[in-house]
Amino acid sequence: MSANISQLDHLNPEQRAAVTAIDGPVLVLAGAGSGKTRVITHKIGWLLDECQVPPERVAAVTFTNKAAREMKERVGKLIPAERAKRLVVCTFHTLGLRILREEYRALGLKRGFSIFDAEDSRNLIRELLKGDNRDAQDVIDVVQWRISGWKSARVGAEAAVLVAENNQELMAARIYAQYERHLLAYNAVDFDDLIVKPVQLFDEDAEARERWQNRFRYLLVDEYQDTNGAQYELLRQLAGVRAAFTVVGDDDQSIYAWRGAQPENLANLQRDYPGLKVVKLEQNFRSTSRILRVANALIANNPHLFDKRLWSRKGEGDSIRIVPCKEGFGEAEQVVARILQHKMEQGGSWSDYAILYRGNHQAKPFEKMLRERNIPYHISGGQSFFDRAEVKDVIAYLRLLANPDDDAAFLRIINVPRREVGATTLEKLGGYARERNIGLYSACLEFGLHHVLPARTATRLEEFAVWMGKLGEEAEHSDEPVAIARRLVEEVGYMDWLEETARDPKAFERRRDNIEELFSWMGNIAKRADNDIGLTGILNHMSLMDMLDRSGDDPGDTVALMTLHAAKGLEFDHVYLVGMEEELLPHRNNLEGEGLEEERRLFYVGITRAQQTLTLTYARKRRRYGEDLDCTPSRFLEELPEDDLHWSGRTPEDPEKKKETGRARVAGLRSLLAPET
Ligand SMILES: Nc1ncnc2c1ncn2[C@@H]1O[C@H](COP(=O)(O)OP(=O)(O)OP(=O)(O)O)[C@@H](O)[C@H]1O
Ligand SMILES: [Mg+2]
Repeated sequence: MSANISQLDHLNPEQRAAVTAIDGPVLVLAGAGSGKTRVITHKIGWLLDECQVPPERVAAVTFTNKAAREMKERVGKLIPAERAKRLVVCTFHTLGLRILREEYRALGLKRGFSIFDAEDSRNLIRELLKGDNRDAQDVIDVVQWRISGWKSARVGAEAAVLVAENNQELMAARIYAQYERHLLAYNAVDFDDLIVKPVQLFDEDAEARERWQNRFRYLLVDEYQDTNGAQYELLRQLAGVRAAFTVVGDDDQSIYAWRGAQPENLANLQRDYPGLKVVKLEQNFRSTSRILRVANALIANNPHLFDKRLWSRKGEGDSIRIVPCKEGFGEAEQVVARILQHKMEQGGSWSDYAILYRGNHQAKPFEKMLRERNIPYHISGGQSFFDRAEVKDVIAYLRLLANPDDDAAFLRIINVPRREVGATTLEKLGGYARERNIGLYSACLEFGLHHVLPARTATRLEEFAVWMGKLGEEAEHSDEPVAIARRLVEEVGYMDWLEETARDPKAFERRRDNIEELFSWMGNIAKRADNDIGLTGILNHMSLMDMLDRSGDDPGDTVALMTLHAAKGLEFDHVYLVGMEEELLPHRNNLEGEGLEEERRLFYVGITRAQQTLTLTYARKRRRYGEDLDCTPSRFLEELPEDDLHWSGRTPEDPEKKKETGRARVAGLRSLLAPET
């Protein structure tokens, strides 16, 4: 079969071994750019073509929805698109949601359950903490992080009380228990639940577990190093005794410890699956030798679970450029000027260039400069479209339509547009609902409310709820969710309200356009879905478009701006890694121990995105908190082999030249890691 032969033709022998091993568990453990993701796409092709596995029986888990889309496209080139469409290629969260959609009843959920995003969870935690008079931002942050950490480690609310190590954790554990009760009452789940609930179900219900084990004959996981405890458990449960799976990962690229990712899961695999076949890939197909040498030298400063050494046949390549800049805007100016010049000299496309940074707040000056020079660009992540107030309002209305128990949605929209429902009314309504153990929306429909609220207010709430109820019923039976959404916005007078409250006509127009865009998003999602997914399906889909890939579809020929986290798995000809300063990279919260190691891995991820050239920039001064603060170049720069670097504007006797000791150490390492080309 020529198709198969050509599939294997574009793989090296190690990749081929990983692709054709289908009888037992396989771990591909390899450095950046060594073709791990390619192993997954080609293996899918192999399973479908050579092994005759029906596409819907193959599940491939990727890290972002964007990666999932790309993978489907790539597989579509290897097998007929019609078959590729039936594959299950998605993130862990979407896979969890798929399971929940069929099994929600067993978990105490009702139809149309809502998915709380991070902000919804935060608001709920804030409310719960108010009772304790402890609703300061940082307390909320800690509690949210703690709860999420417990969930990903599969520690329930009751167990959390037992494992809590100090008063603060004990408080968080108490809030955790209330938080869970509230979610259940709202008929809602949070992001962590999308994984934890299926795991809980499979733990308790062997029949359900077997059903899902039979559903998927083969599982593949990309970026495996970033799975957390609960995700690993889900994989184990789904794989069952057949253990037909392939996971690929790189411990040096583990960058989500703060979200509960456990690179130990790599080692755990070996423990849990003694028959595990481990494949190592050492040839890098992405970058020049210099880029790899620099990456290898950097990461050698971290302790390693497994040793890897990357080499490439892409030639030496240019030196790594280091560009010191006077201050932040100067940095942006330099980077944009260099991109412009480089593109003029070399031709090529805007999409060959990427500007990467540690945090979203760093994007501003680059955006400004790119706009000034008329260079097309797009930003992944950051303040996303779906986080805009007007978009959130309309989505909250739709959520309430689909799930009348969603109190968070109710609270968001009850006064938008103004319905003169004040804090006192809401408190009384809340008290009434709590006593009867019903949601706020349902409480509005109860006659008893007339005894606790002034007649006018009670009637207004009742009318609102009756209207929502009718529309909700229509929505349930409608196959045109977008039309329902349009009607809702119209009948509620939302646009008029926007116009009244907007700062100026321009602001109003922008918001109106955003709502139009939301409608077209909804239309696209419905169109792209395999079957009629209805309003609930669309809402679910939207809530899973996470921070990393909410920017939407194909950005076209544009310069990419994104965080190092969002850049994982991607590649660009020319990478500009900016803000190489202490407190930015490494981040000021991560200057020691394991935190510092994670920052180093993040830098490693950044370096290894580059195919041909890599430019590192830093500013000597930066404006922060309204003041010009002095900055120190990142300590990581000292860990790079001096001979592979080219410092812009540096003369030999430059006082900034790095200390001899640091260089000697790095030179020693370099000779150890010399590429085998
Ligand atoms: N055998 C091969 N021959 C030629 N090119 C290859 C081969 N394998 C992979 N590539 C190419 O090398 C680049 C890196 O591959 P891929 O993205 O699969 O690496 P990866 O290991 O997943 O990287 P990362 O760790 O960054 O996710 C891609 O452009 C890919 O198409
Ligand atoms: Mg990859």
